[in-house]
Amino acid sequence: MIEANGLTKRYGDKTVVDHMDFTVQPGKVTGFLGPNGAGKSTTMRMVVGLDRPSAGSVTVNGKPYAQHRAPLGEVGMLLDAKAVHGGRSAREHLLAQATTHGIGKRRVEEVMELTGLTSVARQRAGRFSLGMGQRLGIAAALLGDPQTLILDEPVNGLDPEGVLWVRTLLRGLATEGRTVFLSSHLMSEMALTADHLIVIGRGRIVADAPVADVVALAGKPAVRVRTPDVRRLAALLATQPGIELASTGPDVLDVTGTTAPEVAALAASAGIVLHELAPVQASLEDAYLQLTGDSVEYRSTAADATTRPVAGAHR
Ligand SMILES: Nc1ncnc2c1ncn2[C@@H]1O[C@H](COP(=O)(O)OP(=O)(O)OP(=O)(O)O)[C@@H](O)[C@H]1O
Repeated sequence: MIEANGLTKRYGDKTVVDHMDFTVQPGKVTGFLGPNGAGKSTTMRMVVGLDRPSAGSVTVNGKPYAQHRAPLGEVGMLLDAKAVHGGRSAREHLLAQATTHGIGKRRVEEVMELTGLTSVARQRAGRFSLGMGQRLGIAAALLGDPQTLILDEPVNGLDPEGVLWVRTLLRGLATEGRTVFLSSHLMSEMALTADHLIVIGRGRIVADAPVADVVALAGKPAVRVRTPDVRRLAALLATQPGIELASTGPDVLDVTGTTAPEVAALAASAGIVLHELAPVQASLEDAYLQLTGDSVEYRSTAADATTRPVAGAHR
């Protein structure tokens, strides 16, 4: 279990982690989501004692990380997959870490088997692809058979097969009762991997809830309407209280604050032909953008271009 209380990190006058309180529970995969620069890596580094909090505290399995006698047996971490000695083979890299921490050679072979590295055990780690490097980092994190795993962007650079492998591995580890805490900016991946989400923006928690609740929290149900008479329908809907409209295509409207039967009835009353009328489930992506909308440090405008408000409609 990981427990943070008032966890804060400042660099100069910039507060990058701002009084965070959270608990990462065992037996679950907890996703740590946030836009670039939100403070995910800084938080994870404080959990494992690589950065010192400016205020507040964080414990892993009941103690600050530094107070654990055999930290590798408590916490496995992957914070920077590139942090390997490039001249060493995969096996040498793992053996060096194992020896330092009193872990036997057999465990090195086990984790290489588990992470699919046995066939490349003699290859120099410096020549590994990003994906192989991630596997090696995960192998190192598993060396001490830890109760808690902390992984910063573990699927970064993996091909689809690798992503599936990580997902299955992490779910299996959580099912064994371990605490699995992973950061990612890949919403779709988190939807499939995590049970629980902690979403942050600008160093603050904006959501801490099961995945389904995060989606429900941010995403209002919407109705998608396709009609050749889009302007007239938009004008008609705009007269209704509580309805919001967005144009997502030349003949498509996304309508929130109403139901499909109500839209159908309104359209029928005005003789407007509909080609499509369907409820739209908010995705985790939508929920995330809505939750972190105000807290993105660097945003491209591409996301805004796909959903334009309709002129004259209520916003
Ligand atoms: N050593 C440092 N000195 C000064 N500022 C730092 C330092 N480390 C991180 N920061 C700043 O802290 C903020 C949070 O960075 P952090 O790497 O924790 O975010 P992140 O959520 O992991 O982002 P990303 O997804 O881009 O990795 C950023 O604005 C970053 O520039």
